[in-house]
Amino acid sequence: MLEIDGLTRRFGAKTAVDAVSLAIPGGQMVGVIGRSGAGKSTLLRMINRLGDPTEGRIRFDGTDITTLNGRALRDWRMRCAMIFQQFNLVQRLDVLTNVLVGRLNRRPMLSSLLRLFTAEERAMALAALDRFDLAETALQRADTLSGGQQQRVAIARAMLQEPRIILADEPIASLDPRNSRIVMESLRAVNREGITVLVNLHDLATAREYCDRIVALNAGRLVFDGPPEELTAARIAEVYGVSEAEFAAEAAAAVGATPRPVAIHA
Ligand SMILES: Nc1ncnc2c1ncn2[C@@H]1O[C@H](COP(=O)(O)OP(=O)(O)OP(=O)(O)O)[C@@H](O)[C@H]1O
Repeated sequence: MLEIDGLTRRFGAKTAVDAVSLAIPGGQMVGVIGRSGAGKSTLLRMINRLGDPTEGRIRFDGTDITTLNGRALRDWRMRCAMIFQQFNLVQRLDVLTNVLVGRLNRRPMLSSLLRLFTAEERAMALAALDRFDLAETALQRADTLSGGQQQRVAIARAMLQEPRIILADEPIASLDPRNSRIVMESLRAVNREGITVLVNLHDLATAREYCDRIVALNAGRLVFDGPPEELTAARIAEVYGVSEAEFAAEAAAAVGATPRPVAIHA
């Protein structure tokens, strides 16, 4: 269980995340939506401790995440894998090595530095690639892969961390619809193994289709938290003051994506 309690992050006078509280049971797939600047990335980054809260607490299975440091913080970051819009692979390294990077924090310092991996780790990495239909790309440089393939490599790398949670920040914003579907299906598949997934999405239709629960932020505040079917067009208009089509167009523009046609849910 991930418990977020009164979480607040200020940047100067700006409150990016404003007293957000959420309890996320293990194994849930949660979509986080909101307009540009709503605080979605800031929220995800605090869970991974890439940013520290100004106020509030994050607990995971009872452990206070907000006060971790040193080895315990590194362990938490292993358990809480991140996926980014731009994939964040090491472009000049081969795909297999990129996936093995997911093991680095688990290795003694010297073998990490030398990138010495065991046969077992290599087998794990190959199995992860195979699972996402990428085994034949293992020895190619990462920069020879399409965006959709690179994002699946990033998911395979995350899986090598043996995470309890995957935090995905706009994972499909740079992908075409076909690759978006493949990547969301991959995230859903790992979620079904019991890994909690929190995914920031600009596209409401995708959030509705793949997530068990949708959390909506507006100006840092939690304005909706419920099952997808309750986030109707009327509810969007109520919490954001714009139509769903306007919300979709604006959110897509913010991440440089093409808006998907809006299916109307009255
Ligand atoms: N390091 C920072 N310094 C100053 N302000 C920041 C910083 N990071 C975020 N902000 C501000 O906090 C607010 C929330 O930003 P955040 O990136 O979390 O929003 P978001 O919902 O992810 O939107 P987007 O999809 O546009 O990134 C914005 O007003 C942003 O300008």
